[in-house]
Amino acid sequence: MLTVQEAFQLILDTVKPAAPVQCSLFEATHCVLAEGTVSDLNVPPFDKALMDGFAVSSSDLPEGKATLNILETIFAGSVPTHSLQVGQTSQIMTGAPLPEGADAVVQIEHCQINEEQQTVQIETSPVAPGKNMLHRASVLEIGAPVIEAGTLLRPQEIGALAETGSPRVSVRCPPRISILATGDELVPPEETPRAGQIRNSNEVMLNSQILQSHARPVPLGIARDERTDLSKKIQAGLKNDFLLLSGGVSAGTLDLVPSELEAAGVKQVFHKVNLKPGKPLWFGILEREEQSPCYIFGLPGNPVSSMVCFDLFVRTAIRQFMGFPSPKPAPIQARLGADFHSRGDRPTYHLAQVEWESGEAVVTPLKTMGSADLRSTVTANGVALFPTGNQLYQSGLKVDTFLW
Ligand SMILES: Nc1nc2c(c(=O)[nH]1)N[C@H]1C(S)=C(S)[C@@H](COP(=O)(O)OP(=O)(O)OC[C@H]3O[C@@H](n4cnc5c(N)ncnc54)[C@H](O)[C@@H]3O)O[C@H]1N2
Ligand code: MOO
Repeated sequence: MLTVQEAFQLILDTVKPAAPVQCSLFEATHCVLAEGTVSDLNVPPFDKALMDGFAVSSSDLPEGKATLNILETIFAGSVPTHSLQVGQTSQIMTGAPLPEGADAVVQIEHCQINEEQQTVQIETSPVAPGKNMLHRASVLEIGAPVIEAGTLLRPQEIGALAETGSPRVSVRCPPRISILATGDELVPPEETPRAGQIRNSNEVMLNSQILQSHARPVPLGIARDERTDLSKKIQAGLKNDFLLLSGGVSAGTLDLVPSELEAAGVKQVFHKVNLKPGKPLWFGILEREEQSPCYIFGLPGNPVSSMVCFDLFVRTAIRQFMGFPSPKPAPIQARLGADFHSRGDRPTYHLAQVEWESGEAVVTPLKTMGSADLRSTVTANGVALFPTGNQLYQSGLKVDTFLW
């Protein structure tokens, strides 16, 4: 059976990063930048006032006190028309360019204006050069890199791109992902299950995980364990960039997902990975003539298995598609907070709670009834990895932990 690392490698070898598209900054949120940008101007473009008040030469106020002659008022968006000589000042608004000869701004709160004489009396603490102002190009010089390729665009990157002259950007957008739950036992969450039935929790949970990964879910409801219904819904699901199926991938007589996917032309890349939970995971690719390929995951139906497999493998595929430089999940080393006995017949990703103590991650594996126990995930904020075997791990030991 494949190891988890081999499965990661097959996913990275199979999923091609999406073709970059040009879009406006209004459309680029949660896309990944495909080409790095540089600034087309200095930031700030001029020596800039950071307070409303008076632009002064600090040498005119050795003790923070002086009466100065007012030359003009400079508003944000205008330019000064006079440079300051000894004993002179100009009133200035936040965001306006400082006049030549000024090297500081005194806040209006420390100034008394005499309108008749066009003077201002300043009484403040000693004024150091640079007070309440930002020097031209002190944040960024023209031509300097702003955002690197491979960066996820969040509100702050979007703002920085606008400021530095990149109103349109080249990006890779998140995939559209079909979700298809399978199983005769499933009823929608708003129904009360009858004998033998359970609620379809995986569909909404996958929808939520997709949104959390910044991708776009397309829920398709429930397919019954019957070839006609399943193949019709698989066809609909294969129209998007990814298709996630839940359930029907192990060894039961009604586990029809792998054979129906292959009947639809999907090529299997792997089936079964040596991990717990999630062993029956299925992954394949559909090459399409006039479109980029569709990537298909058959996730195990047990809710915890589905959740863990999404987090490890589907998220990696999404990140590869979007052009992240490091798509695989990176574990942290966390200290085991208490002794823990692991009994896995496979490498086990055990639900865990991670807390921070003086900057150090401390991990506590949680009590769980296994991969059907969805309730136990509610207090988890990650999984801790334990190798195959029946072994006691002592408190204090460092273990690989994946944060959610
Ligand atoms: N003989 C074998 N049996 C099983 C094996 C095996 O290797 N040999 N693997 C086991 C493992 S491990 C897992 S995990 C499960 C996965 O099974 P399937 O992916 O085929 O899923 P189902 O059998 O359809 O369902 C399993 C379980 O999950 C519940 N389920 C299914 N869909 C949903 C949903 N949308 N929402 C909530 N719960 C769902 C379903 O009712 C079952 O209880 O197979 C083992 N068996
Ligand atoms: O591996 Mo299954 O995913 O144990 O429940």
